[in-house]
Amino acid sequence: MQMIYPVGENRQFIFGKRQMTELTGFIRVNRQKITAVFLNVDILKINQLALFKNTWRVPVFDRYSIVLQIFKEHANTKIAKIQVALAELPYLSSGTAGGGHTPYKAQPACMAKIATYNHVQQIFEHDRRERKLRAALEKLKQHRNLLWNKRQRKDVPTIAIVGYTNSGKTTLIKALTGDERVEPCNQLFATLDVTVHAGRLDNHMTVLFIDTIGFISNLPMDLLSVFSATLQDALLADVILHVRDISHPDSEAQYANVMSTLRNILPPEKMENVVVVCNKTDLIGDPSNEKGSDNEDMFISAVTGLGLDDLKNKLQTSLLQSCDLLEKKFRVPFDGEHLRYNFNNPFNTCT
Ligand SMILES: Nc1nc2c(ncn2[C@@H]2O[C@H](COP(=O)(O)OP(=O)(O)OP(=O)(O)O)[C@@H](O)[C@H]2O)c(=O)[nH]1
Ligand SMILES: [Mg+2]
Repeated sequence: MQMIYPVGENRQFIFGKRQMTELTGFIRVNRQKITAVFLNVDILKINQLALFKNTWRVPVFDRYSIVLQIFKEHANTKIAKIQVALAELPYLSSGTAGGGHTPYKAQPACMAKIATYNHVQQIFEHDRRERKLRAALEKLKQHRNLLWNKRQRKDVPTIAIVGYTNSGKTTLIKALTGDERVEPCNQLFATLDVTVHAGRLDNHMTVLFIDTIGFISNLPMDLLSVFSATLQDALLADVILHVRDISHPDSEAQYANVMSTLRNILPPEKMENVVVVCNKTDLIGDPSNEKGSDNEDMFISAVTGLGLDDLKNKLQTSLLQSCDLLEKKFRVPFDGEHLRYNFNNPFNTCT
């Protein structure tokens, strides 16, 4: 796969004349091997896309359409599907969705009126669809809030696992909970929805781990709002565990990206509940040499289990703090009445 870095997204057709001729020649010569072209720009304008497709005769993708496609393939629940459909709307109404083929032709004057009429109709249809989708989304969110309130009344502490895509969030949840349904995957955006998994810490406290969609830098604005909306519920959690892939060459930049997105979504007081952990330590040498990590950082491997006990202790302490809970230890003699004390029903001691 060859990456094409356009010279300027705002130029009318991105490439200069000479560059365009060279590229077209290259694509024609390698027609057998080139099945699609990816241009590393946020979103192509309709006339740019039409020109490239008509000249190169292959599907052309921009960053928006690629990420949208990944989101589409992974969205499983109703909320995720609606959010993806909302993100797709501006793209559909510009007629450029999915790298599809929109012929670029100069219109005869007599067609202009029909085109304008069709365009107005498209806008109405677009608005109607958007209203419908937003109403459905609101309804589902209210339902989800109800579930949240129910959960909060039950006082089960929650930990949201966030981090850059592929950093090992899902693998860590599997290691901490032993939940067999969890399936980590070596691909970007393997998890595209919020899922909840029960686990137990060493002090026997039951906690809920919330798996979330991975962060990615340079996400186009429309997709960023879809992404933030997906995360917002999860970030109501008592503790937010930020999982870093310390073995990744861009680990530092990924860390900065996640932290700045969190600062945008979270109220400042919630940032105090963020715990950072460096994962995939098994893939590097001495972790303390890693750039961007400081002495406070915890180093773990979700695959080998290294450092997981320390992490559990840290989570325990953070949860007690953020939930305002107190941990008390009692010495209970084996042969006394106390052993029969029923904590669920303290007034009936003899069960
Ligand atoms: N060597 C090593 N590999 C790991 C570790 N943790 C996760 N992986 C691998 O990294 C890949 C991605 O893991 P996931 O748990 O799916 O990552 P994720 O952060 O949930 O990814 P998204 O859901 O796509 O955001 C998988 O192939 C895991 O096996 C680790 O500690 N060490
Ligand atoms: Mg995942």
